[in-house]
Amino acid sequence: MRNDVVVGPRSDARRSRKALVAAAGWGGGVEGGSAYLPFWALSFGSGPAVAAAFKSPAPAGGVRALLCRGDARSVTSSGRGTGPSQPSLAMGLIFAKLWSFFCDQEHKVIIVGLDNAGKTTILYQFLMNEVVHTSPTIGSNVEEIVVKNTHFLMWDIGGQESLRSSWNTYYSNTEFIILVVDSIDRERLSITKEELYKMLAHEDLRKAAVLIFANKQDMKGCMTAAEISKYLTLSSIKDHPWHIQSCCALTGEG
Ligand SMILES: Nc1nc2c(ncn2[C@@H]2O[C@H](COP(=O)(O)OP(=O)(O)OP(=O)(O)O)[C@@H](O)[C@H]2O)c(=O)[nH]1
Ligand SMILES: [Mg+2]
Repeated sequence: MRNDVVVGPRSDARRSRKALVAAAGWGGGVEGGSAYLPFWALSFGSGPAVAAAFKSPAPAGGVRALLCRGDARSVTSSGRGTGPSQPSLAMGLIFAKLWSFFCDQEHKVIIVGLDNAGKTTILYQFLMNEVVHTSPTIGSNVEEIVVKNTHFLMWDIGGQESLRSSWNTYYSNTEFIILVVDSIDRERLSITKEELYKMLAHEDLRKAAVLIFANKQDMKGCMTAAEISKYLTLSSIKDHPWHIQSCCALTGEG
């Protein structure tokens, strides 16, 4: 276990680092499968852009995305002032526009769950393949992940009771909800359930897909993903794509 990064507490949301990471380092997977399968792209069928972004995760993806942005801008500026009568330049401009459009896509992800569930640990495991020392998140952490040309803005929101009433301030434009469950915390699963259904009923999240992480699978006596799924009555959720995945944030498994 590497413990050289310390995270939180943070008093406010801020973009602390522009991380370029490979999804291959930490993605959910098809259970029993050996290939890393990017969690939301495959689980939710959330559209070709997202699916394509995750299909062949590679470290170069994020870097390429940034290069791609730079290219788009330079093509655009070199065409400026030349007028549309030159077909090759006009085509260049159109191409640049399309290029930058696809490069600039950003998808908002919120990571929610009760305090101590492992949200911050998961976020940084995903970003850096590392286990970080955490303390309870006050407010939120936000990180950007770029995979190929697709940007994911990941909001890790503090889960303490006093903070839960403000979760809804993060909901607008959210496309993906990651709900992290502490699989050993049987006593509070009912609270998680309550929070889940409250979220799903929220207008701003009506189109959001949900990924549930049954975290802390390394703990003896933990609930399985199937148990959690049953308790949360996930099969009754018809109006949101959802997927449950068991994982262990400490090892990055799952
Ligand atoms: N055994 C075990 N411990 C974990 C795992 N994931 C996280 N933890 C530990 O659980 C504790 C809480 O983790 P955090 O990531 O800070 O939890 P959080 O959900 O962000 O909590 P809040 O910020 O208070 O909402 C830390 O001590 C982590 O090291 C896991 O998979 N297994
Ligand atoms: Mg946290």
